Amino acid sequence: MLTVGETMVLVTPAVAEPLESATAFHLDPGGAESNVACHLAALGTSVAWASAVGDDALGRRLVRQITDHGVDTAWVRRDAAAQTGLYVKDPGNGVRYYRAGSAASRLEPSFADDLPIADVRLVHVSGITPALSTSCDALVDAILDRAAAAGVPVSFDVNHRAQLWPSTDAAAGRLAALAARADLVFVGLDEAQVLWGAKTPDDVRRLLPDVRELVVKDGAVGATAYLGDAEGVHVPAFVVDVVEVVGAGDAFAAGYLHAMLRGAAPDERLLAGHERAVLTIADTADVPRGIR
Ligand SMILES: O=C(O)C(=O)C[C@H](O)[C@H](O)CO
Repeated sequence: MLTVGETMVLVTPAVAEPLESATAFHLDPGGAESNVACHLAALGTSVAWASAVGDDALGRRLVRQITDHGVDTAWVRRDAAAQTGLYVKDPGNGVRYYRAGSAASRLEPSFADDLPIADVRLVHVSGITPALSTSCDALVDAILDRAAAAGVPVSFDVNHRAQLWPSTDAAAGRLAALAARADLVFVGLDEAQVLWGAKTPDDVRRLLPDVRELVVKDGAVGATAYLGDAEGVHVPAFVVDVVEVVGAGDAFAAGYLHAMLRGAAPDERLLAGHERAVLTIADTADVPRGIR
């Protein structure tokens, strides 16, 4: 498998307490697509993550950390003219990005030419990349074009990050267009509501009728998978104590994709997604440190 997208250095208070008063911090990699890759590698699926980082200590650190998770980082570009992006978690108060002009945001469509798209079973991208810059927006199209030409399926996680878009309307149109081009789409019911006014998983199915495989996640309620013309299959989420949920969607996607690539039935795919997501919910890091 191949995942493509920006990863930043993630600063997290060592215990889940407000940033303003925290005294100890972790520096971990944080990026939706590399999060998916780290979980996939932990599960035993062979996976590469492609992106760009600054030719700086933080960039080298995060690439090493992702490599240590078992992910192939051979397609990560070092950009000497830009910095590695940064993002900070403030438990209870959301996240803050320091990523404008980052190395990854300077990736161009030609980057797709260098990627081993024709050699993998699945390419995974997300709706964060088109929001980073016009060149990254074009890069997503180039990846989809190359995958289509090679007959390689694409999985797309909508991952609506409102802070990165000029308006909800701009995000809604672009993310729907990209979802329509993918073979497998992950979307949260909350984001589908904000973007497209969907109120139920079936509403989302009606909005994206041509997507071959659609997975609608509804947080602590559960997730529903629609395959082809079949009715939706729903599997409830596990009841767990929540420490911090950022990264849970990526963990879910990895569990689901790992099961799908092994030919598991839809309910088993969803169960595998939930099993993976709970690992992240119980931890402040995007990808729990030391998971294997
Ligand atoms: O929000 C982003 O752009 C990130 O990639 C940071 C986090 O890792 C991501 O949101 C988790 O899904």
